[in-house]
Amino acid sequence: MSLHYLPPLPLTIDRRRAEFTDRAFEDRFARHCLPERNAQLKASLLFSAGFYVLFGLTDIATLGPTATAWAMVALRLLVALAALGAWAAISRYPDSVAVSLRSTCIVLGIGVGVFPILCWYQPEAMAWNLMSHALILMAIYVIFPNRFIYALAIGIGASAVFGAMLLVQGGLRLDDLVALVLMLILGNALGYIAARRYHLAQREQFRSTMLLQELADRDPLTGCLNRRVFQSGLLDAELARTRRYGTALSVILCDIDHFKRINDTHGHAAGDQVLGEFAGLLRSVAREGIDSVIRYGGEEFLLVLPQTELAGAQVLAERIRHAFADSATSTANGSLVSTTASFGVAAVAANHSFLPASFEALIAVADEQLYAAKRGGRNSVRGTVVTAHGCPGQSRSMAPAA
Ligand SMILES: Nc1nc2c(ncn2[C@@H]2O[C@H](COP(=O)(O)OP(=O)(O)OP(=O)(O)O)[C@@H](O)[C@H]2O)c(=O)[nH]1
Repeated sequence: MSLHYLPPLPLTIDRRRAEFTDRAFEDRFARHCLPERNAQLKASLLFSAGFYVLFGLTDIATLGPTATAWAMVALRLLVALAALGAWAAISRYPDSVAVSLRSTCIVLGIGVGVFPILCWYQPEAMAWNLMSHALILMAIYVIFPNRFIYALAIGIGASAVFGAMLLVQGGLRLDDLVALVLMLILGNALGYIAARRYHLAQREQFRSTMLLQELADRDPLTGCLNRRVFQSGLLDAELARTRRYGTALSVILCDIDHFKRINDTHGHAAGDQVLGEFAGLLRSVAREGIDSVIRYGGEEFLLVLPQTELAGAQVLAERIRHAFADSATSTANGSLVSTTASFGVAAVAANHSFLPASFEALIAVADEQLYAAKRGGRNSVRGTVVTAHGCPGQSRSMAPAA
């Protein structure tokens, strides 16, 4: 067993891509930011749609009701419709990061594709077009929330298409051409700096928040969740899920036997080591992202096992009991410490007709089972299904190990 109790958070940021190096952690960050991101995006989309329609009116006003003017209006309406479509998609799937990102990229793609065509029809307005392109770059890099690398690709792509259009159109003097290239490079460079800084700052802030949360929620000695989890409402939410879907739920309350003796005989530091080893064992059997391991008291731990029936929880408790009884901790002072643990299991059956009123009530049942295991000689597992008639319901017990 390892003494590595606290799995480190994957906090490294790839500064070139301005994203967390770990894909799963980046996804977690993206999900965390999604509500705010979508609110910003929806505002940007509505603004863009309105803006494009308004400019369509100015096309008619300046060019008159010509075929060219109507063609330009049609193109602007296409962008506005794309923006409204994206707005509808985000409203319909507010929990999807993929929909949010794709919508951003599609609308920006259509917008920067249409823009050079509009400019093509107005060669005399080159200075205005260049200014509009600078504003579009600002929208791509800063206003529309996006992945940094996507914003970069769209920004550079938009400038390349715009520059190519002006070259094909011709009529540029050499000094115009130099100024144009410099402006396009400058626009993208400033956008790059601003967007990268923003993306990095957002992630650094998230990293600090996660680190603080980790420090607040985890017991530093064992790396398990601490009792703050009871205030977070997470466990009651688990119970509510069990109620809603009629699934099973089990908890195992475990306590190291005669732990005081270990402290008294081998010292407090050795006791700490045994605690760490036991916690490591519990965490190693827990299903990642499903089960929770909580340090409930001094040498008492709680395992929360969603979608697990009594039989499964008891088998797991037995497995832990055996593994712990068979292991020994080699302490810093050179001695080998070996001990056992007792387990109390309380379970809510699938399609249950009764649920305890609160998570604490479920733990109270497990506590009674643990007490029974201690009274019965320790190093054993006792369990019951929670029933309306209280505890013990269909009590089942396993004999203490010889
Ligand atoms: N080393 C260490 N000891 C702790 C820690 N927290 C609590 N303890 C000790 O754990 C011991 C618990 O003792 P008891 O409650 O009497 O339980 P026990 O000796 O395990 O006896 P049973 O549970 O009845 O088998 C106490 O001596 C506490 O001081 C800790 O973080 N580190």
